[in-house]
Amino acid sequence: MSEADAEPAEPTEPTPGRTEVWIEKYRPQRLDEIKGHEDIVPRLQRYVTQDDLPHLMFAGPAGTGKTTSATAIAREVYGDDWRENFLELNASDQRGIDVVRDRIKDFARSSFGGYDHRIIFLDEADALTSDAQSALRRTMEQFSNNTRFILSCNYSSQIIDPIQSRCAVFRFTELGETAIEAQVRDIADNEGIEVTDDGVDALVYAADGDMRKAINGLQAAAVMGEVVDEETVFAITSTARPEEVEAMVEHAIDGDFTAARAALEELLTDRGLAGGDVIDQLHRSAWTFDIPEQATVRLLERLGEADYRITEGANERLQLEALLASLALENE
Ligand SMILES: Nc1ncnc2c1ncn2[C@@H]1O[C@H](COP(=O)(O)OP(=O)(O)OP(=O)(O)O)[C@@H](O)[C@H]1O
Repeated sequence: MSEADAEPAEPTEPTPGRTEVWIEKYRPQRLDEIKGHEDIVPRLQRYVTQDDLPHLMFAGPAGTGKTTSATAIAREVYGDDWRENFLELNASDQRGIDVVRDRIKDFARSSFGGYDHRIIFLDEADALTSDAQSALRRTMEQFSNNTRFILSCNYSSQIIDPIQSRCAVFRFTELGETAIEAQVRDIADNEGIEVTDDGVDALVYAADGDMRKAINGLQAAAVMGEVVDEETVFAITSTARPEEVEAMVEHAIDGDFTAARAALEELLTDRGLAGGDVIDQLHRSAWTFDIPEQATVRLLERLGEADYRITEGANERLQLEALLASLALENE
């Protein structure tokens, strides 16, 4: 293999404008098109059919369908008029909560199409300070006769109780393998792309419950060649194969620090993973490694420490090497 061949593939983001971005092209338009969330979707459908929408809060990780569910509700309630009756705002708007509140007020005061309520979707509501949330709560009350709020956040615990108690809270979990596989296969069929079974598995693994990641991975991999297989997916998504991560840990546990360090080097340099990605993958796969339970427990303990230190700004490579070193030392 020439040196140029050994270069890791640059992750390619689909370019909006040139080709349609598949996460938008295939965003479900109706609630019944949403994959997974079998516990949530029927309850949302009931609100729509009974024409009785409360304020809602969608809490959960990125790319799991919170925004999609909100827009699907709006499409079902307002049909073709949905855009005029649905205001999407980002709570972390750099210009501050006052701008957000002014936009809410303007929208709530106007009316379109004679509907009883209009929907305000507030993304990243957990980015608001407690004071800003208190102000938001008052705004919600002020306009509750003609607006319904859908708040989206990663962690509902970051939202003050008076807002939570005014909302029906829905917890969106990471999407399961079946949901992601189904969507990936649907899109591939529709685009006429051949995806191997190991390619689908790799997309599911790399996505880690995030449908946006899976679809972007598929689109980026499809640009690379005729067939989307495991190799392309791992390269394009900067994801290590689970076996590679496991081998690194096994070297350390066997006391072969040099081999473990070389494996880490390969992940960081050749595969292009960030230190945080290595930690995430180790954490995700630790229980599937074929190593003694005691070793898994120690690994998890050290991962927690390394993760904390990296979050606090410590050097990623040093923390990962220290983690491997401490596992290797146990063997002495
Ligand atoms: N459950 C799902 N079924 C089908 N497609 C989905 C689902 N969840 C997400 N998607 C796809 O992923 C894209 C991103 O999802 P969405 O915008 O709803 O994520 P989100 O949960 O609001 O994330 P964030 O917290 O980052 O805003 C959608 O455009 C859609 O194509």
